[in-house]
Amino acid sequence: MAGAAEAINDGSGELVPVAAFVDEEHRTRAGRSQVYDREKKPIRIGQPITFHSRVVTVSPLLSSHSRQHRFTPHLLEMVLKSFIEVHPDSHFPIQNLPYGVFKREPASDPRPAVAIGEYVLDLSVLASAGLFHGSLLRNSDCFNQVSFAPHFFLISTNSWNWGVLRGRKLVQHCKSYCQSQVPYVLAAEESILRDNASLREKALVPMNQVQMLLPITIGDYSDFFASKHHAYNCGVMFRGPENAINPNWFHIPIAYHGRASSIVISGTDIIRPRGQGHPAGNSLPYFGPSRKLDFELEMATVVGPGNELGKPVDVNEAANHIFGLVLMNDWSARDIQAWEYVPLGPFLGKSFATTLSPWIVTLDALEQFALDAPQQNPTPLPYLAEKKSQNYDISLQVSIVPAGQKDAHVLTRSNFRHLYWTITQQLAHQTINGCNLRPGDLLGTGTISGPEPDSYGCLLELSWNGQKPLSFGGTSRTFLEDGDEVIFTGYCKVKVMVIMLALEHAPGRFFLRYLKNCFSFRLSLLQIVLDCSVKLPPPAATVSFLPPPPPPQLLFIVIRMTALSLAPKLPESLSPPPSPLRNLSRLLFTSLLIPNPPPLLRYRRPSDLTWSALSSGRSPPSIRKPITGRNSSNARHDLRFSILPIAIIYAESLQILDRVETVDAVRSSALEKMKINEALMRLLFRLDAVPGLDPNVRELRRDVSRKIVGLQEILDAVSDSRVEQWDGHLRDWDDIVAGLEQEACKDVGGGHEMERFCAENLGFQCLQRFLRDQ
Ligand SMILES: O=C(O)/C=C/C(=O)CC(=O)CC(=O)O
Ligand SMILES: [Ca+2]
Ligand SMILES: [Mg+2]
Repeated sequence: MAGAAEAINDGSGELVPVAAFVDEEHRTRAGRSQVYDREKKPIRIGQPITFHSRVVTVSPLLSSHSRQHRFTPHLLEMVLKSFIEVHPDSHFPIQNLPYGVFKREPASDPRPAVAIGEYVLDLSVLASAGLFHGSLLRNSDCFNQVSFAPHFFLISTNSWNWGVLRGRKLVQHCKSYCQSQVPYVLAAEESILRDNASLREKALVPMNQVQMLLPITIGDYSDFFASKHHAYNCGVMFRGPENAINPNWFHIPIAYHGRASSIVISGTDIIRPRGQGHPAGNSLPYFGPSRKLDFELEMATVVGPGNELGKPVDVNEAANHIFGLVLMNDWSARDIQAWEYVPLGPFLGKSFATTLSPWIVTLDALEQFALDAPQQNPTPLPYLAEKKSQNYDISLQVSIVPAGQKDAHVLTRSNFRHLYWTITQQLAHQTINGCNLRPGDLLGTGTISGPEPDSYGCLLELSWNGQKPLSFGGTSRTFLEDGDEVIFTGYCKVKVMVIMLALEHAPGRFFLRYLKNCFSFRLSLLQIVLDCSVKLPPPAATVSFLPPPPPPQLLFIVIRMTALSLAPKLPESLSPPPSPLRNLSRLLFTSLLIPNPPPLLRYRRPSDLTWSALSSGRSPPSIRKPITGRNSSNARHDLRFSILPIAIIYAESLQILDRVETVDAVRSSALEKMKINEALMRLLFRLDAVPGLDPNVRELRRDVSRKIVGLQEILDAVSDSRVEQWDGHLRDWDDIVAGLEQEACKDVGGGHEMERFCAENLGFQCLQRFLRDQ
């Protein structure tokens, strides 16, 4: 500390050199109560030291007179050393002792722990050895619990006067026993664990020999949407730059309720979800494994003490309800999400999995990396207006090890500081309606994207919804592929320089003065790593009986028909009308559900099949009757190459005119009518191309073709009615369709039975409903 001698004396008083810390940006930081002499020996508060032949007492005034500097106890810990060898690049130096839950063996009980270097420190062993003091922890079995929820959060209700010690004070109290005593037992100077070989062996377990588990029991999980850059980018993609961010976004921390049951710990394989995606053109929706599997770079708040139902948390008190932060990947299937999310928000596109990092980093540990949150404009409503609005300087990055490769490639670098809505605003907003949060609840931040294209937090943005593939390591990606491994890393790094500060002793006052850098060293802090991988889903059991490969549309039919087959039996008098279309589906269903398809089932006229036959659960005789002279392999061939394509075409035709909106659009737009007409024509062409060697297949093809032609006529009828006038007034649509009913039914192809039924019972509108119901 040679620099100490070069203390600057500005002439206004005596200077006393002590130690403090600054980071790379030269913001001065110092310990609240700990100071050091020239030989780097700690000086206790109140201890007299000699400087320039004068005796000066280091007093607590040191902190109160230096408000322009940031004082946190954790900075002091930077100079703490542990007797455990910790590599300089370790994620877990003694300054960052995050909380996790581990298992020694697959069959052993989970235990709460802190991480130190390459070890986990079993807190239950320290507790059994009597190393935790104080009424709260000494007699508690909280370190034998399987998650931190009871340990840090619920202990209050069991053994502590919740009314006296509330909120953050309680958590701090609990943590102070760990935060102060755990570093203490791990400190180089402390012998209690260092010199007790058998205790050490029991308490310290090599990290590579343990299995990490979810550290908390998560009751509820919500996920916010708090990065402006992410909201803007999604908005531009979905709505264009003019309407990118909805006006409410600037007033409300937007969120959706997530699914807690599928939250998994880092390292758990993710199964690619199946689901529906947007239909292409006029076809059925896509159904199958997601083609747009994505990650979302997020962090999440772990709730500490909850709040009572009906009692919102004040935004300025919200930090008292936060225990710490974890990294979070809100896996997202963009195709499923895009098709389902209007109007109620994300559902199956996100609920299949969410991954957390194993270690909870406390807010206290992060405090030294706090910085001002972005300016909010417009000013939030009073319940969201914070006295001090802060984020944390946490560097975040996502790497990917592409399937079949070994090396990780960084895809994006972002930072927690980019959040527009702070985690305290998120928590206050979530409770403003009186909703209660419970210990261990999880509040995701939403994807944390930065302003630059290489700081976007998900592939949706990075590849601009698949339009700009990312190239790396000789491969490229728009979305994730099976076998890809995704690694999230979060870290706060500070280049610490110990500088000399002086206590300037002016009459009656002390001041801190910056003197000179004496030496610097690098210290990495709070590195937290999350890694997850995705893999192929196992084949779904429900479709194993289908002839390979099952076309997705067919799967859709099977699922619908399964539901139909489970419908309760209805008395004949209440039963739905006989439906040729439904019977057709039933025929296909019956054929396909049989593991070894029988000889091709005979198909007569749809009207041969009655609802009573269907609802009885037995196949009607006409579809049980095998076609004579054909063997089963021919039948399978027909099934795959003839009946299935016809069924798919038929199913697609049902989608074309099945919505009231479509009918309205046809009525008001000639272009819309043309588009639908073209779609129907395309189906007819496809139908024509289906081989019809078997007379039954030909008959089936003819029936479907009649139905499509019938749809064309309905289309004409719908659009013609737009201009038809009667007595100088536009005729009522209901009258028009009722009038058209009788005519159209004759040509729909349903045969005499359907014609009669429609005429007697339903009226022409039934066709819309009828098609919709199929
Ligand atoms: O802007 C929209 O309409 C929708 C955006 C999203 O749904 C983005 C998203 O996935 C939400 C999230 O970050 O979880
Ligand atoms: Ca999300
Ligand atoms: Mg999720």
